[in-house]
Amino acid sequence: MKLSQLTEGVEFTLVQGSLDTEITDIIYDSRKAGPGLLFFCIVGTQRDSHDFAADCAAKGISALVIQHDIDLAPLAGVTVLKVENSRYAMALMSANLFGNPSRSLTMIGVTGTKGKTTTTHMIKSVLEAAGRKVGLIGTNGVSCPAFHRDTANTTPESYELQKIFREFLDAGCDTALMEVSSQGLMMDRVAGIHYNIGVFTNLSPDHIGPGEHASFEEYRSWKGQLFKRCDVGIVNIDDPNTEALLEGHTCRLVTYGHSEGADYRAGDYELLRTQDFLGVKFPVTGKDKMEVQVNMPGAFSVHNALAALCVGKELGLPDEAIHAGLASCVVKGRVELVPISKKFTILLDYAHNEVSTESLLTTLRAYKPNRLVVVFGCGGNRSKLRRYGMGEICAKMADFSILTEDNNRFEKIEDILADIREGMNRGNPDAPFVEIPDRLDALHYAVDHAQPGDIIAVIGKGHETYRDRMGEKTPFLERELLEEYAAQIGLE
Ligand SMILES: CC(=O)N[C@H]1[C@@H](OP(=O)(O)OP(=O)(O)OC[C@H]2O[C@@H](n3ccc(=O)[nH]c3=O)[C@H](O)[C@@H]2O)O[C@H](CO)[C@@H](O)[C@@H]1O[C@H](C)C(=O)N[C@@H](C)C(=O)N[C@H](CCC(=O)O)C(=O)O
Ligand SMILES: Nc1ncnc2c1ncn2[C@@H]1O[C@H](COP(=O)(O)OP(=O)(O)OP(=O)(O)O)[C@@H](O)[C@H]1O
Repeated sequence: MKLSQLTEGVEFTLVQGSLDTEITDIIYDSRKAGPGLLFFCIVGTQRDSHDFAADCAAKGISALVIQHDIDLAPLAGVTVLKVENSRYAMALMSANLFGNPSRSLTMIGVTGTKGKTTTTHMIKSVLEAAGRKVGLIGTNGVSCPAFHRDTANTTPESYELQKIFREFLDAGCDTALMEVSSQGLMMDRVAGIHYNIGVFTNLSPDHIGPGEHASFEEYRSWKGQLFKRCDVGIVNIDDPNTEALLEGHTCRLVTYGHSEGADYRAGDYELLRTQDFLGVKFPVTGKDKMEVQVNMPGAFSVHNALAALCVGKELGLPDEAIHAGLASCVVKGRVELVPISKKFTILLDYAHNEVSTESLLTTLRAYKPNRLVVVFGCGGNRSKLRRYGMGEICAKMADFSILTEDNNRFEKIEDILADIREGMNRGNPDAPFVEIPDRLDALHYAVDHAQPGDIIAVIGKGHETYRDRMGEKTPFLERELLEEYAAQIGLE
């Protein structure tokens, strides 16, 4: 494709070279440089890849996009364009490269601090029950009827995203359903995409720190950007931040929640528990009257299910599909039961911060277990606030805690555990707990010491398939490890 076609709709200055330059692909990592390619120089959080421009030229790159001036002397024969923001330009030019695939798909974006993954899976389940072909992008990877693969980011870089949309279309999908993170919005990964439907789950402090967001207000305002890029905004009316987040929105709003005035309003929910099953049932009033059953537990499942129900309604799907989708949705690592014993319930959940831990433990407590036991750790090289917060919540809310590793990355486990202990001390200095640094030993301990009627929540890793120690990721599939251990000890 000629550079002139790639730049359609993009504001730029031609610094040198020609727009007739033929481009075969776009890259944003200089290590992949070669002839025929267009490299985007990006000012990142760690590196400024304008520093690699000369290296790319030496490897025969055909064109470069820059956002600030650089030394042109080593760039003879390379076409150079200057834009105001490389990441923004990369999003638009990637869309052009792949033929603007999002314009041919029903686009649904879900944002919020918690519930994005679960809600997207519920929406997918509803849409598929209605016969729609859905491509899904989020923390659990990219999937569609033709393939599944992992992603580095919840919301991938714009180039990857546009490529995925093209793959979805080629695989016969009619809908792209995706988690839209605040970083995805802030870093222009989703620039140029217009959504038919945007969904807001909830908001609480998270992702605030170096390289992420400067403040809660900034975080909130980025999430709110989705509602300036969609036709219909489906929003949680119960969240105290909804009004501020929607400031300047341009979409039509549909509200859901427990509050009076919600377009789709949930009444009191009933907890459902059988062996290997935790769920909820609740009535819906407002724009419609329905009785809904969801095969995921607790208060937050009511909100997530309501959001999925609203999407189904907005797309005009039949009620049968909404019922069937919500009753059969399973999300890997999100309140995922591992049925290894008739005596107790053990489940995996991705809760890895204070808010989701509190929300999960509140939910599980409502099922009145004999004891509520939690197995958890916290990631290394990530916000320390999570350690204090999770420690505090578990000390206050669990009957017993088993402290262990999460992804240590480059930090010492003893240091992470010490921070968690400090948090536990703040929450309840008398809270009973043990420390078992090796997570596999911790899982075995939890099973060995389980009492009849216990609910054991193994949290933090959810769907992850590895543990990261010193940057080395080794396989760690909690579901399989628990099943293997149960078989090994002949658990009934
Ligand atoms: C802080 C952050 O968001 N960083 C993201 C960002 O990287 P960056 O800007 O820091 O990149 P950098 O290391 O400074 O490098 C700048 C540029 O130099 C290039 N480079 C670098 C080295 C080299 O030799 N040659 C070269 O060309 C890099 O390819 C890059 O284009 O752009 C990268 C490419 O898109 C992302 O993968 C990366 O996500 C990192 C891994 C990350 O952890 N991000 C988190 C904070 C995040 O985005 N999370 C959200 C959601 C979480 C949730 O709520 O679920 C997400 O959407 O994943
Ligand atoms: N609506 C909700 N409100 C609060 N907590 C929730 C909600 N939905 C799910 N959770 C809890 O938060 C955890 C994370 O949920 P989920 O993965 O769906 O959210 P997410 O927004 O994708 O999170 P993350 O950004 O951390 O990947 C769940 O395992 C559950 O414990």
